[in-house]
Amino acid sequence: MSHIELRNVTKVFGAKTALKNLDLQVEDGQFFVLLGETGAGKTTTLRIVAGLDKPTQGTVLIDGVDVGEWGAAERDVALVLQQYSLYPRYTVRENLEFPLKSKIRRVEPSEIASRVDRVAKTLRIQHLLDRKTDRLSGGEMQRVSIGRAIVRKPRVFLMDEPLSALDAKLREALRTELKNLQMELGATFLFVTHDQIEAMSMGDRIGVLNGGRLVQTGTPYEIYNRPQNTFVARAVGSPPMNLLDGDVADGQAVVARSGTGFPVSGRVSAQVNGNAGKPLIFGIRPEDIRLESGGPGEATIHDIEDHGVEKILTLRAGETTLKATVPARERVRIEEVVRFGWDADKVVLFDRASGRNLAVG
Ligand SMILES: Nc1ncnc2c1ncn2[C@@H]1O[C@H](COP(=O)(O)OP(=O)(O)OP(=O)(O)O)[C@@H](O)[C@H]1O
Repeated sequence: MSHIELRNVTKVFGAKTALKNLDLQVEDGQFFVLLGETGAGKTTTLRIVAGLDKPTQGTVLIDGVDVGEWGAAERDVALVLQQYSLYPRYTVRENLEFPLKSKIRRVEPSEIASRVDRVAKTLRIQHLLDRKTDRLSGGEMQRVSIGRAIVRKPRVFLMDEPLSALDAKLREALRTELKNLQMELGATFLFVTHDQIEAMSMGDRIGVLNGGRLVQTGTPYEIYNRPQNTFVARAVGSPPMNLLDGDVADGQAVVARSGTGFPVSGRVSAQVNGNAGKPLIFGIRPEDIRLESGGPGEATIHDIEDHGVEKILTLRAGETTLKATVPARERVRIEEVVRFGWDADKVVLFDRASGRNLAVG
């Protein structure tokens, strides 16, 4: 299929810089997810790749060719949006046929029929082919929208939060379907979302966008386990990584400061060479904290969320709050004082001034 590359792309709208020096590569057959909060620049990126907007500066290449002067139709990309863009008075079949009936494409009627049938089968909407699209459920409509994109066999699929209008169950089902579909087609997907679970579960690679800048690109594993800075550490994980103020003491060891009211004095065997005296942030994921008598931390249980398979505890010590995900079998109660510990190699250290991960440099 296709390869997408953005080189040093900046987009300015009046006084607002929506994208700043964006470098991005989506490999052939890759499911690339751009993750960012509202206003981060996700839609702007897609519109620039689709040819609906021009970058203020920078280059867009598809299969190594600069497509800056190409219109949207010439780029041969399909854009699937959160809102379904279907023709309501037409049947599902007519909606699927429509992109193939344009004069430019000149697809033979027999070819149209076979492509529509194949797509309907893939998306399991054969039984809906003769139904008007205004009589479909949200999930069915979104399947048809995706079908309209697939039927054209575009070079690239651009997806702008296509699942976010659906209810949680359907979203989960379509997540799996969409990922399977992409693998089956061997298609190149650039998918944008603000939903970290979508990003982690679907992406071969994730790009984390913050205020128009790409802060980190990596596999879901890298983004989760080796966040380059505190922004990325907070962007994935539910609850997100705990970030506590800490300091370097005794050369290699780090002591989380008790000055914030958290009586933690655990040593961390991470490399802190050259960082003695530097204010740090001590990052630990909720699932890496365990309750243990004699552990270095002490806190009061402020809240318990029972998720069936596990419990999420809110721990408080002084002014510091910490989340811990513990097995459901842990018997705990609110207001109880507990001791806890963690594996030293699970701790991520950040420079407090810049927010950068010290291990990443
Ligand atoms: N046509 C425009 N004119 C002016 N400002 C714009 C325009 N389009 C986008 N912006 C601004 O650029 C920034 C990025 O917008 P964009 O729509 O790309 O964000 P997003 O990450 O897709 O957000 P959301 O998740 O809310 O859709 C925002 O601050 C937005 O207000």
